[in-house]
Amino acid sequence: MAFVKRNWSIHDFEIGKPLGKGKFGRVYLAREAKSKYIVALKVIFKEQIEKYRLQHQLKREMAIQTSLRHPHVLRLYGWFHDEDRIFFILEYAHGGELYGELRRSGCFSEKQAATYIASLTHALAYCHENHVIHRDIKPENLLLDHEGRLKIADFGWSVQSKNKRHTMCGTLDYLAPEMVENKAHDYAVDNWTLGVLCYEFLYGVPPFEADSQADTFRRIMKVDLTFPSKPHVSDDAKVLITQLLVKDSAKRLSLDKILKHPWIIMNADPNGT
Ligand SMILES: Clc1cnc2c(Nc3ccc(N4CCOCC4)cc3)nc(-c3cccnc3)cn12
Repeated sequence: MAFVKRNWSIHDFEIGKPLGKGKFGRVYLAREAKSKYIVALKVIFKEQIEKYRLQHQLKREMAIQTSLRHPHVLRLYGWFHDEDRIFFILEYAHGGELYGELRRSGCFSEKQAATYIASLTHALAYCHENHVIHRDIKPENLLLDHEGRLKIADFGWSVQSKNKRHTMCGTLDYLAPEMVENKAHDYAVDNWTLGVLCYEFLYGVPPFEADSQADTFRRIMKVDLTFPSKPHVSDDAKVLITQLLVKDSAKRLSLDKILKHPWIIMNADPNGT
């Protein structure tokens, strides 16, 4: 699919059902009129961008996502704008939100969890090689394609979805200690988040979940990690999670070491489905 045409307009697309909505706008299913190619069209209102002075961040996110090409990173094919809206032409993820899968099944098998973690690790290694720190990896930014393969979406423009926990918006659950302390952070924040996601994929809840943000903050800062006794979670999985949820960011397991970890080797499906 080559969206070689540059000057797109809303008239090039037939708009379908809304897929999700958020603070900045909405995501719609859409079809390019001539090629009949299915895409996701994300609409952001300019006044929202101006109000929050996010023009620069938006330009940076757009430059990043158009330049990234990876099987586990959702494609941004192009963008256009009209009087008061900006439109992003995005790859449509036919499988919907990974978060929806997690809520429906409660938790994933070790094979499924390890496959998703391996896909995420490959995608993050690629992003880090391209000097991109995602910083916002959480289940609702993860989508699935028609074969159930994971796609990282929303570089900085997360949209709220229907099937989301109320605490999800503005949740601290996925943030590393240096992020919640608002300290200087580096690529290793994404390694921490991989540990949080691996835990949540296997247990169905994030490791530091608490009734209040203050309590979650305290649990993250203490790295208050406990493993419920669940039969289907192997010790290797707990070892990997423990090697990622390390307060000192320099001591977290590196992305290449994650891919060589026994639990990943034993359980991840090589072609990421
Ligand atoms: Cl960007 C982008 C590309 N593709 C998607 C997508 N795809 C998608 C596919 C299928 C189903 N359904 C499959 C049948 O059961 C009902 C859900 C939902 C979303 N969703 C979102 C989105 C965004 C916010 C909230 N919720 C979903 C953003 N997307």
